[in-house]
Amino acid sequence: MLRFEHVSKRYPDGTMAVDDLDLEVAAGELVTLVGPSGCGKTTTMRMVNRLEEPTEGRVLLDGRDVADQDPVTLRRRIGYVIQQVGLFPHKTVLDNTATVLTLLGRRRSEARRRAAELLDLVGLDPAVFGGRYPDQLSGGQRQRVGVARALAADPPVLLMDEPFGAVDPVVRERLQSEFLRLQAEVRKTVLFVTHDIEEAVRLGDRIAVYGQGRIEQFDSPAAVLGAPANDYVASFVGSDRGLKRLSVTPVEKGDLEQPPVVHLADPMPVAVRRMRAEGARWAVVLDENDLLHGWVPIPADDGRGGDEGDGPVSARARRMEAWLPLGASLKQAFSTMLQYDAGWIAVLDGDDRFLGVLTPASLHEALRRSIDADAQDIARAEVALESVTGA
Ligand SMILES: Nc1ncnc2c1ncn2[C@@H]1O[C@H](COP(=O)(O)OP(=O)(O)OP(=O)(O)O)[C@@H](O)[C@H]1O
Repeated sequence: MLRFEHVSKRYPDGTMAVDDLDLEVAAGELVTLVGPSGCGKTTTMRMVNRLEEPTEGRVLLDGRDVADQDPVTLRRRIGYVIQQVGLFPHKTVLDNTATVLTLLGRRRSEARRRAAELLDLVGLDPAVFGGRYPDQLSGGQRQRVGVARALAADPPVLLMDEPFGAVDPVVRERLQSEFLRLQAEVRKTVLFVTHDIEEAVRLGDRIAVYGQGRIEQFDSPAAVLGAPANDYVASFVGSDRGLKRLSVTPVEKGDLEQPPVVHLADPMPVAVRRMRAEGARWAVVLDENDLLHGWVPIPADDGRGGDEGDGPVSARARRMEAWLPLGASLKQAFSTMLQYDAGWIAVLDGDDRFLGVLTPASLHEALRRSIDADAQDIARAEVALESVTGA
């Protein structure tokens, strides 16, 4: 889709901004370019829409050298979002968003209708924000308008240069989540520049880690964090990369623990026998449709054989709201556990069927397994862990 072939850029003053770059971005892929200030990220991006010309090599879009294409036509196929957003101050939000469409020759009424849809898509109610002017928006809202405007012409390619750089960390995280949701829907081919490794890891299907004008590693977020190609990448991703890794490692079936499972209608003595047989102190409780209801603790042993009652499990079951879909990240698992102050959380499949549970111990094990799997280049389920506790 987008390909850099031995691309170099030397500015007239002799600065070598990009040095022999080879990079390929597949259709629908989001590649983040990350690296310290001045390493050539922006220059790389600006060679795609011909705001800069390479001094060597070629940039190909759908197999065609962009140098052979008329810059204006080319830029209509490429959305461009920058940190300063660059909205027209004297135009309303709706008109700002519709600008490209009217330039493309759409009728004004149609352009405005589409602009309203786009604002909705980026989470801005057009009825509330459409009539405002840019200086009547927060920084995060302006950024969203910038994204809506870049999507207006429905370009196959989006270039995003630190689009969330100017907002505070909380807003930034929200914009990132919204952008991921949006990207899952629109599936653009995206080059995304950031100097924040966390952002790169969170958003990128693949990450290009830049050194001075060159790519030091181009790989999946998990691989960059788990197996940095060299000391430079290792120090750039930081010593807490185990933590960062939490956000890119999905929960897999093999990570789950299997506590005893009982149903609401089961008699308590049956449930207690099952828990004792498995040496468990609690069991997961499912309802008549096999959906998660909650859990039931083993009754305290009063020394006279225990008081488990004769009633059904439903009389003693407690609700449990903390659950996650399979494939959610370990970070989400951890944060759900903290949010509910829960010692375990349930993991459900796409039809809300119960698959197993994660505990702090199994979460830790999943993380270690994923690091070892990358180091040994094998699947996570194949990793044999030496237990730290010896248990
Ligand atoms: N027009 C120019 N003339 C000369 N040198 C330039 C020009 N534009 C950029 N440079 C230099 O090229 C190098 C790469 O700049 P570039 O803007 O691509 O880096 P960057 O990685 O995007 O940095 P930042 O994160 O700070 O935006 C830097 O040393 C910069 O000073």
